[in-house]
Amino acid sequence: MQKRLITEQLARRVVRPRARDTYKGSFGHVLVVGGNDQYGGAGIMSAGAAVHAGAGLVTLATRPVNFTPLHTRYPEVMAIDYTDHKMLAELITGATVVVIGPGLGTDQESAETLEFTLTHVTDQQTVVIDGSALTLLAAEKKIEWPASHIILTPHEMEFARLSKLKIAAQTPEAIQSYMNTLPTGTILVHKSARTTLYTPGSQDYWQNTTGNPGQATGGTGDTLTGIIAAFAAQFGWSEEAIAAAVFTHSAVADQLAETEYVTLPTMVIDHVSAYMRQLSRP
Ligand SMILES: NC(=O)C1=CN([C@@H]2O[C@H](COP(=O)(O)OP(=O)(O)OC[C@H]3O[C@@H](n4cnc5c(N)ncnc54)[C@H](O)[C@@H]3O)[C@@H](O)[C@H]2O)[C@@H](O)CC1
Ligand SMILES: Nc1ncnc2c1ncn2[C@@H]1O[C@H](COP(=O)(O)OP(=O)(O)O)[C@@H](O)[C@H]1O
Ligand SMILES: [Mg+2]
Repeated sequence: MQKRLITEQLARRVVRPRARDTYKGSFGHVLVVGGNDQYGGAGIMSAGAAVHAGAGLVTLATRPVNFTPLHTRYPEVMAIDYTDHKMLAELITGATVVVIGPGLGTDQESAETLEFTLTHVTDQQTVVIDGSALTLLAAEKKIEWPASHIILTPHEMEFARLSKLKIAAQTPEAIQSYMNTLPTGTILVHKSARTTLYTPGSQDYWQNTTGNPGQATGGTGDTLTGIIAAFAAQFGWSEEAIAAAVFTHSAVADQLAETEYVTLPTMVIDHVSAYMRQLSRP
């Protein structure tokens, strides 16, 4: 396996200045499905990150208990109840990118929401599968993978559940062998202290060059899903766009780490737009 590095130069190729003749519809609609009663913050951080990283429209499908905190923190985000399947189906149809899993939980209602979402997305859409959704997919054999562009964002334990590879056995070669069993339109973001990206059938993998231990705090991965979704919604589904999102998320944290001991997910959300502005400058 050949290792390639995800650099600022790559991120600059993706994050270009916005064209003047545009409107919110030009930058995609991100739908985040997540946040149960226990993990509402995960859905809120994912949706908030998508707004701050430039998605044109963002909706959070969540439990109603999360509506008020969501709107207090991020009034730009629209909200629906994910148990209302009529509304959920409509929102899925209109979405450019669907994120499923941050804070979704793993009970019966979570599994039904996951199955409903994955059966309603089309092959034109991008689906980011994270957190609880990965744990459910690993456990519930009857849930089928959608025929969409798929981005999987497991941490090492979630990847172990999915691939049955113990953490110590997750070498680039072993991860690639697992990836070769997945459909072609899949990108794996294997998260750890040094996050790496894989695609089926590839001879090389990408390693991120940003990131620091200040990011080791709950919600950092939830936030990453929103940034990835916003990049896919604005810049299109490509390995380069997803790599740029992974780079940007941790580059913002690295800048914050110059003065902060922990780089909280909400701090990263607050600073991601300014960092993207820097990237887009000639
Ligand atoms: N504020 C919130 O609402 C939060 C909600 N969260 C949600 O909580 C649900 C459960 O996710 P968790 O990841 O906490 O729980 P999991 O049980 O899925 O994974 C955590 C376990 O994995 C192990 N592990 C091994 N290597 C790891 C690595 N590199 N990174 C992370 N863990 C590793 C940990 O020791 C721990 O035992 C998800 O839906 C997630 O989105 C979490 O993101 C925490 C914050
Ligand atoms: N020591 C570290 N160095 C760099 N990045 C880290 C470190 N610890 C965690 N991260 C990053 O934080 C994120 C953690 O994701 P995850 O475990 O899914 O968080 P959560 O589910 O709590 O939001 C990943 O992007 C991972 O790369
Ligand atoms: Mg996570």
